[in-house]
Amino acid sequence: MSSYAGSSSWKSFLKSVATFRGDISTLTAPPFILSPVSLSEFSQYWGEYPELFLEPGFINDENYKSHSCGDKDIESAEVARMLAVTKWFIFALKSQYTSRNESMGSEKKPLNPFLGELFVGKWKMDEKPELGETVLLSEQVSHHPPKTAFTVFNDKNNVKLEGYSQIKATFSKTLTLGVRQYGHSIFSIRDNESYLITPPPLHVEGILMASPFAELEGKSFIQASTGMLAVLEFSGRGYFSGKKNSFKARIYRSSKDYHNNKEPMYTISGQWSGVSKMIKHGAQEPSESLFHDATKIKPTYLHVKPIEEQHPLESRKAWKDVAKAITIGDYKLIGETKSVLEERQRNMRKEEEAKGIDWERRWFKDVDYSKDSKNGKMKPEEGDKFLELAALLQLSTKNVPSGTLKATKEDIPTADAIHWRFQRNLWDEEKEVVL
Ligand SMILES: CCC(=O)OC[C@H](C)CC[C@H]1O[C@H]2C[C@H]3[C@@H]4CC=C5C[C@@H](O)CC[C@]5(C)[C@H]4CC[C@]3(C)[C@H]2[C@@H]1C
Repeated sequence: MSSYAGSSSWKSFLKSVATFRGDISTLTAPPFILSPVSLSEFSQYWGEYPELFLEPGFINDENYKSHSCGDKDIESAEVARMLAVTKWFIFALKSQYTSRNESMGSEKKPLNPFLGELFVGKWKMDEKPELGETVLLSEQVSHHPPKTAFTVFNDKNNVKLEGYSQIKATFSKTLTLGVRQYGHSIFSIRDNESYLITPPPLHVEGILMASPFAELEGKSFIQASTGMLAVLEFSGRGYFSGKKNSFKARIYRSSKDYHNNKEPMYTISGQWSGVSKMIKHGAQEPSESLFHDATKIKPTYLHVKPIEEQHPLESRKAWKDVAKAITIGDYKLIGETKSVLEERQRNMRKEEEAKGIDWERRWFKDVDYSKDSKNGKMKPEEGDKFLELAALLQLSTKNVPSGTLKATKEDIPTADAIHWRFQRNLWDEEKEVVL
């Protein structure tokens, strides 16, 4: 129970939440629950374990037995890479959903990125030059509703992650915030193996006690171009094991095996924020081995250049005054500094409207995957990875909650199918923003 729980500002905030329906970014929360960090920075969580991010790219037919996650009879390099991608994903979950608790004591309300907001940086890994530099680019490609496009790439080893993220959130009667994620990402190793990743639903508990924390629920899929599929199921306290941050991951030889309820190759279970064990099925006697231990590897934090060297669109420069006001908890100053930024944004949108133009996205484009649309947007290229992997998984390609399978309740036939895609040439031609 946080000491703020009894404060009048928190009580009036809770009252405003109780009757609230709509875009949570418009809710004004008291200073102590506000984060000085923008949501555009959350893309960095995908890359905080660079060695795990790069490991799948180093696994080949010669060395895969030393990347077996404890399965001494592991059958192939493809299987070893599937396990390595799953392991990296689980570590990324820890960064994504527990970082604020670790750094600020509880989940906080992030700053709502403005259209065109950029957040860039790199993981340098100087002590291991063979890893090379891993780059993060994040761009707020939509403000209403908020959508963040991102890419994490390592040119030296030709490994990259490209995706985008959006949420829809609603408060329950018990003031738990239910969050559905939209969007997906694609992890690629060179140009011959890729993985479609869908983020899980979550909810934020503890708002009543003014000490909020995120808990995952539902499912995430990792569909490999090799055909293998990882299905991760999440639960909080009291479901699988009574422990928080619990999960069960089943690795199937194919999505057909999953859809037909066949036995998986492996079952991994434990806590995504702690330790998990792996059981191999099908052998004479199922063998159990340690799969991951999040306490054993520390995150590597992104290198972000000093604010004075940043471009005006870069998040920490643009939000500097607001972040300072939040840090000192000056409610009036927060309001004043926020409205300066919001006023500037409103004027820019008005000017664009007057000229009949749209804000030009910098490094990402919205690609329209629906068959018969005539809206002039880019269409997917021949051999588009998303279509190939979504077909393997039988995933809906529409703008529906992440992980919605085709022809299920949430696969709304009339929904759009527009997804944000990184355009590497636009980054290569970038003249102003540097890492
Ligand atoms: C708006 C009501 C309010 O202020 O409630 C106060 C509480 C702090 C709870 C609301 C905020 O909790 C934050 C947790 C955020 C998610 C954390 C991690 C991720 C993963 C990342 O890959 C994509 C973004 C996502 C889903 C964050 C989305 C925004 C969340 C839910 C914040 C809530 C506003």
